[in-house]
Amino acid sequence: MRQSGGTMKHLLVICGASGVGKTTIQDYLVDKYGFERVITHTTRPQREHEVDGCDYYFETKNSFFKNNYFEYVEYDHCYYGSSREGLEQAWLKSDWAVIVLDTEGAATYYEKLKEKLICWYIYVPDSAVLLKRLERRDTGYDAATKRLSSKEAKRDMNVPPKIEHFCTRMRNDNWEETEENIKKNLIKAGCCN
Ligand SMILES: Nc1nc2c(ncn2[C@@H]2O[C@H](COP(=O)(O)OP(=O)(O)O)[C@@H](O)[C@H]2O)c(=O)[nH]1
Ligand SMILES: Nc1ncnc2c1ncn2[C@@H]1O[C@H](COP(=O)(O)OP(=O)(O)O)[C@@H](O)[C@H]1O
Repeated sequence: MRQSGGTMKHLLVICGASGVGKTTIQDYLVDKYGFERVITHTTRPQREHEVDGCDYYFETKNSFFKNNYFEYVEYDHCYYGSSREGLEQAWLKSDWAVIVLDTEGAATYYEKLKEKLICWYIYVPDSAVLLKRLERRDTGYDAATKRLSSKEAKRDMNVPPKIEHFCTRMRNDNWEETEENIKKNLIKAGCCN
């Protein structure tokens, strides 16, 4: 893939419901295609496997609002926000940056970045499969169902009309097919041959 050096910068936004595989796909883009991640800020409690400054900048309600945000949202009673500085830092390292956002954030970024933005909406067609994944990740049925019960999580279970015209839908329930689709869509976006 093309590294930083004068070509147009791009931001790939990955959005979709909880547990569809947004973070997994982001990690794959970093490892396999040299994308640079934009790390965002949140007041959500840190999960056991997560590392502060790597998965998120974990904030208190107090510290969260001391940062300067490009955009921020409330999602399931917690705040999430991303800074312009985070994006600029990622673009210093690679022409291709990647960020995981809710669909509201995806719409905001589209308004600001237009042709620099590529947006993938990830989905898993079978909700039972999604629930099973979350049970494994969030340990238990109660935590998993709770994760999917907020109004924002329900909203993001389908492509909201305001992002429909600029996002590419990508199914993620068979990893080999996902790898193929990632490659196909990156070629289409001009990221690799
Ligand atoms: N708008 C916006 N959304 C964010 C940001 N950071 C994370 N998100 C989104 O917030 C939602 C909740 O994220 P997270 O708690 O990690 O939950 P998960 O989707 O269950 O893994 C997801 O849709 C993320 O894509 C941000 O800076 N801005
Ligand atoms: N194609 C796939 N097939 C099976 N499990 C997957 C697939 N993609 C991701 N997962 C698993 O699903 C769970 C949720 O993925 P994650 O990337 O954390 O989702 P999100 O960031 O969208 O909440 C993780 O345990 C991950 O390993």
